[in-house]
Amino acid sequence: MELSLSNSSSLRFPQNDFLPRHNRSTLGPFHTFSIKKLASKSISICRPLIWRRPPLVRLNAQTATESNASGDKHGDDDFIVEDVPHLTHFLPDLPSYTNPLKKSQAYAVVKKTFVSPEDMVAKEIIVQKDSPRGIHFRRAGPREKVFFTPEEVRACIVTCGGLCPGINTVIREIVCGLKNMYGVDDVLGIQGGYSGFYSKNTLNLTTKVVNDIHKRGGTFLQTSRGGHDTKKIVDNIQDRGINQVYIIGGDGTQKGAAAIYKEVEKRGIKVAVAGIPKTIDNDIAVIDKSFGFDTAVEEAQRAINAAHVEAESVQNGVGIVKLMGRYSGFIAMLATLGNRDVDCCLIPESPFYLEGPGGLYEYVEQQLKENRHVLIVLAEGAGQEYVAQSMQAFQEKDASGNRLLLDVGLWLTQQIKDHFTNERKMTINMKYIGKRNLYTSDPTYMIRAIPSNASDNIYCTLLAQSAVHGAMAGFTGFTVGPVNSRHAYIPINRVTETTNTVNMTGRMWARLLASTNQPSFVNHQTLRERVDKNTIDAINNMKINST
Ligand SMILES: Nc1ncnc2c1ncn2[C@@H]1O[C@H](COP(=O)(O)OP(=O)(O)O)[C@@H](O)[C@H]1O
Ligand SMILES: O=P(O)(O)OC[C@H]1O[C@](O)(COP(=O)(O)O)[C@@H](O)[C@@H]1O
Ligand SMILES: [Mg+2]
Repeated sequence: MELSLSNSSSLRFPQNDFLPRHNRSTLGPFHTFSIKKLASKSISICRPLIWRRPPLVRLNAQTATESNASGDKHGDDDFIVEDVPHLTHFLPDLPSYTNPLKKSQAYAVVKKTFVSPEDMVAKEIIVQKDSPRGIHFRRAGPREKVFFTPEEVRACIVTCGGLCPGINTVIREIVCGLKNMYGVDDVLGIQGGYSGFYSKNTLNLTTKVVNDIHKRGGTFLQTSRGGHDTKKIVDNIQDRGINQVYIIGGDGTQKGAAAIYKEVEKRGIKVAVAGIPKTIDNDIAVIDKSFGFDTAVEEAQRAINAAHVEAESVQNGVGIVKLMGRYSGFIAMLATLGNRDVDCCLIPESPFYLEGPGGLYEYVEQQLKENRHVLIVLAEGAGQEYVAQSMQAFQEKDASGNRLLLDVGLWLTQQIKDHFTNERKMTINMKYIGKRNLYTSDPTYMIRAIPSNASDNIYCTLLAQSAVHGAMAGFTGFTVGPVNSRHAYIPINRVTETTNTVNMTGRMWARLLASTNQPSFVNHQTLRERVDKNTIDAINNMKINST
């Protein structure tokens, strides 16, 4: 069975698997291949992809199953699989076992308990008749063979980065999934994020301990930023005899997970590393949506409704609500779309300007004249370049290296007040919800510190169970998540190499503009180009600083 690699230059071909360990490059854990004709069908899953040399790849007879069959079936050479690593890539002699789910009562009724090795999830589902088959990921779910016995598993769970509704549900469901589906008893909680591996004691997580944690917001294990020291973490994993690591966190955390996976592979130890993407900003690439996002959008309604009531109850009321969204304005956009009282939504991806025709002042004045109030929703990362210009910007960073944002809400309230009071000689009533002080609630935190709603709980359960199935099946260096609504195993690097942002030329943003009737801020061509450039520079700068 010879596979021919795709010629696409955008795809990377790791050569690690056919080189002796000491020669292995640090190319990412991508295993990207496209499938031509494959002869044999008598292959079992979860064996290493053996890379000869680009452009030719030979799959080990047992390996290729999951991808092979697709090739057989379709005979296409444009069917690209971006595969995740497997423990047998660097431990070829690992024994496998029958999946205990075969005897599970719960699954006895299921027609097809195990995910077929042929099952792939398409990255793009909108296709044209003649378009290439494109990129695919392995479908997540239980495999017929597992590479751990229940007794040998010592798993651990760690949570890193900012909070998000649903983290506790994911923790709970990993513990319960390991126990109830695979009979695993030994699960450790690493406390306080990555640094907890080497600076804190662990917690024993039993189904009893985690039983009701999903009712609470936050993370039962606590979290932190910074403190990622790959060597110390992997030393600790080895010292504690941990062989499955479940890492819940955002883009920064997933980069850390990729580093841990690489180090584990370098040391050749039997440790499966599984990432569960967490982000309130929905800024993680490839996956449809991050868990807790819907809960946050729902909670944002409370803040927006409060600002609306305040603004419409006074003369010339200007309600401003600041929501989370460092580089991506998804929360602000969807909270706005879901609300319908919002007159204007400002997000990091969309440059705006204040003065002149088509500017924000003109629009606010028009709204005040027509409705006697105006409601603005603002993502915290919006207009950072303006704020930086008008105040002495000092580049503070958090412990993970993320640049701390300037308070665009405070800045905007001040600008609007000054403009209407001094230039337009109008009295306005400003109601800003988003200030961080002891006396006002900050919706930025309010929307992420709550427990997840029912549908997010279901989503969290699927994520946790998919991660457990993947690790038990010996996959490693993967992130799990829904792609076009089917859960898939995605190479970690795939989700960290880009950031998911609102597409300014996409239909969703157009829907928002159509719904609010706000200016698109694109009329002033020259100004727009300048602002565009500033925004891109500012965002790039923030991204560079945060890596
Ligand atoms: N490039 C990186 N390599 C390794 N670890 C990283 C990297 N970026 C961030 N981390 C670690 O990941 C953790 C969380 O990162 P952070 O950016 O704060 O949150 P999030 O994961 O939610 O984006 C921190 O402990 C940080 O040290
Ligand atoms: O928790 P902190 O340190 O106050 O950080 C706030 C930041 O965390 C976020 O909520 C989410 O960021 P992460 O996904 O990196 O954790 C951002 O929207 C916000 O800017
Ligand atoms: Mg982040």
